[in-house]
Amino acid sequence: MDSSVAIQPHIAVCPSAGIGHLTPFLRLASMLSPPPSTDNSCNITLTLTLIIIRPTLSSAEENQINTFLSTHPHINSSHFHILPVDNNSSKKQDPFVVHYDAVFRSSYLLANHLSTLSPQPSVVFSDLMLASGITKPLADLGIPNYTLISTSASFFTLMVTSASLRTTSGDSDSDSDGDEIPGLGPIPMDDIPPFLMSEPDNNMLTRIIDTNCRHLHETKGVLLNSFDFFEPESVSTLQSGKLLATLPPIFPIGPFISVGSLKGSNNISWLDNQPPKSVVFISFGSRTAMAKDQIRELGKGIERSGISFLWVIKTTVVDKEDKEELNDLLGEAFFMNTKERGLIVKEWVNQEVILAHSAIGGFLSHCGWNSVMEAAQRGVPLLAWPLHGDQRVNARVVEKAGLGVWERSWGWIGERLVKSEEIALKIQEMMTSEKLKKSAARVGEEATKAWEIDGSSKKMFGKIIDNICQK
Ligand SMILES: O=c1ccn([C@@H]2O[C@H](COP(=O)(O)OP(=O)(O)O[C@H]3O[C@H](CO)[C@@H](O)[C@H](O)[C@H]3O)[C@@H](O)[C@H]2O)c(=O)[nH]1
Repeated sequence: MDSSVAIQPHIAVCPSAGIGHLTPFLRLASMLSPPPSTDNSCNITLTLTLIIIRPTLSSAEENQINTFLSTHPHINSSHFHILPVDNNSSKKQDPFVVHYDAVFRSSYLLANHLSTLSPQPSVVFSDLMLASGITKPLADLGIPNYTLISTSASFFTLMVTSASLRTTSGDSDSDSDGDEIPGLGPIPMDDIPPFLMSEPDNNMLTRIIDTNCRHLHETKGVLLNSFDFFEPESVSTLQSGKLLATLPPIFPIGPFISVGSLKGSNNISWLDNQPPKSVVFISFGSRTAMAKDQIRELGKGIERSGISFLWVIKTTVVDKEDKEELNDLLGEAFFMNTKERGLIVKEWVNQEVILAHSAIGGFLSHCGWNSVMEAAQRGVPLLAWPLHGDQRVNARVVEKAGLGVWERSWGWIGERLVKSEEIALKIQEMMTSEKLKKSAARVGEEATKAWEIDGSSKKMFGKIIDNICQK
């Protein structure tokens, strides 16, 4: 056989549940197998199959998958049906966590599903939630598997060290201001989501994270949606092996490149008529629900700030349940007083397109990691108001990198009612601080550089492509 004839790699990309985990996988799929008209860094034809987890939980996921497949007709799809959710826990728990649990429990079936694809995949990129079920069976089949982490390098650091952290936090010499964690520095206990300090037997999410992290040494590498400039200490500590000698190679390849044409109302025509950098964009991700009294207080805060705004309101955790009328929620006076300078939407918007618009001058965000990376990519200053999970750790990253400001005294969303006066002041600070504008713009420039020739993420991505093409 002519050894110069390259075999055609078949890549399988396996997300887990929820938009926060689906989004980076759609981007990765598009980066690995761009539409035929664009540059393919592999220089050989790749086949790519997107594994679609069925059922999806939110309409947003369904819509994003359908739009993605229709705009990437060269990408195949294969449906993987997960085991039923645990009805005993579904009443007490966050519906997304219950869904993650079903994905996690089904993961041992996925390796078999992948092996029946024709041709059999030559490489797999999968979510952390699937690691325990697929890494070993795939290794036995000789199929390399890369694990994609959808959160920050910093929160990933915390996830892989949380087991030892739980042990030391009970020690008498443990520091109440926070234990020193390699790559993170001293981290106050308040910034660590409580579930991570719970025993795995008592907490579904901790159990899922713990079990999967224990299988990471079986993967070929860990992909991070981050870049060297943004999280220098966490990235270099993870790569050095000093944190955990058993970790596989770490590939920071962020910010992930946009897939372009995803679904969403853009409200661009309204933005087009606003002066440059005059509008604050307010959105708390795909699943966040703020209590109604806090939504009203936020409304008053925006009104008081005098700043123009584009605000995406979600009143329920899962979008299918969102039936709230905005007039009932905010009152007619709010709409009367702000109609010249604000727009509120309830439907899904194309956030990336909005963040890229010249009228946007700041972003009030819960610090979901995709949102943070999208703001970093475009150098948009951010005001952090974390809700749960990784978001306080992400807010620390945002603050440290100079992308944004974070008012710690606000706590987690819902911890206390943050008053309109406080909100107005902080929005004004974000929108007017020249220092912040400069440092956020620098982050944007560095994000661009990371993907230029010889940029840190471009080089790392090149290594992955080389590995795929050599396989
Ligand atoms: O109307 C909307 C709402 C959201 N988005 C997009 O949806 C994604 C939302 O992701 P993210 O910002 O990460 O927020 P969550 O949906 O809350 O993400 C979950 O998953 C993330 C990745 O693991 C975690 O960092 C978060 O804490 C967790 O809540 C982003 O790409 C947004 O651009 C839109 O395009 N339009």
